[in-house]
Amino acid sequence: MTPSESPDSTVSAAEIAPEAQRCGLVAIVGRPNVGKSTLLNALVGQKVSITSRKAQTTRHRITGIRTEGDSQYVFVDTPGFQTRHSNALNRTLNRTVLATVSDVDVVLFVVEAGRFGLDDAKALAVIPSQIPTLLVANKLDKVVRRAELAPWLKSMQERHPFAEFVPMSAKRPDDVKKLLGIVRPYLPQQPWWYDPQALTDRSERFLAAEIVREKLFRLTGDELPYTSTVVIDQFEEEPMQAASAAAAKDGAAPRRPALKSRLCRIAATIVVEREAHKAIVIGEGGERIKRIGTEARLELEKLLDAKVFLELWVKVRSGWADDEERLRSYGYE
Ligand SMILES: Nc1nc2c(ncn2[C@@H]2O[C@H](COP(=O)(O)OP(=O)(O)OP(=O)(O)O)[C@@H](O)[C@H]2O)c(=O)[nH]1
Repeated sequence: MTPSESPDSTVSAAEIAPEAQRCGLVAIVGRPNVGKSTLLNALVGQKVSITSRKAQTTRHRITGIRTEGDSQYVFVDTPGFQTRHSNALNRTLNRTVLATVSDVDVVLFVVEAGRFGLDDAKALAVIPSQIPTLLVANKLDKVVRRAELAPWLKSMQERHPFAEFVPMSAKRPDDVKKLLGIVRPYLPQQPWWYDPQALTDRSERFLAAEIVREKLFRLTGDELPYTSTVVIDQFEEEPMQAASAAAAKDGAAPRRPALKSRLCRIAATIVVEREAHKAIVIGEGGERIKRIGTEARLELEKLLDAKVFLELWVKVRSGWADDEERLRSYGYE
């Protein structure tokens, strides 16, 4: 869109001339639980990646997009780099991390401020030294002894040729804004790849699976192993004729209709490894699965701006995490 085609007169991101635009890929790397998903969501400004207290919830490569001023940041959230277990699932995850990291413009390597363990070292080892890497020392709000941070940062300097050091908290909006400014010069000058309004290039179907998975892990706590997953069996959209017609009649149609204008029918299967896990998901008298369904439906209605019918199933697939063929059929890269 050229400036003259702009629908309103305010200066918007869409009015930056293509030759003045910056655009690049930013990978977020770090061991599980350091706050990568929290950071991605804060950077993008909307929830696109699920967060949970349970480690290892981010399995897919998720892209979030933020267009700010002249710059378009295309974020790649990598799975928690798995080092503890070695099965087919983890091998697939580690391959995704390697593939993600080698073709980006800048890496945000996330650690907890003041801490660097073996898990962090293993995640750092996958970052090629020629790719500009910023050390994001996250969870600064949890550091009590700030004086000890300077020597720690110095020790980090010896571990990797980091381009910048950014002590911050992903939960503080000012810090997140500052980080965007620090990343900006690392984005090459080139026209944007995505519409500036775009938030994610993942389909609504994928986001639906992520939301069910988030509720599943939140509501089962530590009882359920991370090998459980969610598969979307059906995602069908229908316009809600009656709703639109009613809104048109009272004059609301040209703007946002008072009622949801579309309806999504979603059926999802929660795949677990054992009968015992199935019982955990279902809960006493079906209470837990009912709650997972209700919470997921409410969030999906907000996200999709639609009326949602959500049907949940639980299936036992013993050993699926060790079956590479089946992993591919579930959409893991
Ligand atoms: N106090 C504090 N907690 C944070 C901060 N950033 C993230 N957290 C918390 O740390 C926990 C883990 O955050 P996630 O964003 O899920 O971590 P992750 O690195 O994406 O984890 P995986 O998906 O397992 O790889 C959550 O409970 C977050 O709320 C921060 O800046 N300060």
